[in-house]
Amino acid sequence: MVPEKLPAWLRVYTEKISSLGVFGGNSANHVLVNEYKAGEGIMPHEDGPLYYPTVTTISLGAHILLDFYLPVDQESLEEQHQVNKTEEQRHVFSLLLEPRSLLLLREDLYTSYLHGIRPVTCDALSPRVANLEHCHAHPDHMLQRGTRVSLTIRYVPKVLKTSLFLGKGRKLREM
Ligand SMILES: O=C(O)CCC(=O)C(=O)O
Ligand SMILES: [Fe+2]
Repeated sequence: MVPEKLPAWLRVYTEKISSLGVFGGNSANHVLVNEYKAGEGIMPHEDGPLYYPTVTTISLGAHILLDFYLPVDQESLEEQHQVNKTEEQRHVFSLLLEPRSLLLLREDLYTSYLHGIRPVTCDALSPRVANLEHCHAHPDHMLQRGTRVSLTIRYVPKVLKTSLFLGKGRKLREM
């Protein structure tokens, strides 16, 4: 990763989150801005070793359900007779990410589960939403999705010491 100064408006948030000590005393140096329109999602995945052990996400605009899944290989080790489970069968629980909320993804959530967002326009809440008691939504609610912007804020320990320029006037950019 090539380091570049974060814009001032983002530094407000990266510094605030870093001051909580969630990056082990380091300051966040990587921000991914994603926009999801209603009906858009992201496939179940793990964030991998680059950002280990902590990923933080600010949700803005609209809510979303972040779904957690058992990875296929772990499941097949535990239950060798059921190697062909569907994604739905591997779904373990979800978290309701409300607008203006901060998610800290670490420990088991980082290492033992995949996370993803279903590409739907409406979320039915259920007891599988593990943080409902801390949210404003009622368990029986159907929540219509709107446009959500997420700021995924992380600390990447390994960055290049110098900036890299690609051709005339074109700079490889990481926020
Ligand atoms: O937008 C989100 O809340 C999740 C994004 C995500 O999982 C990722 O970029 O790795
Ligand atoms: Fe992710």
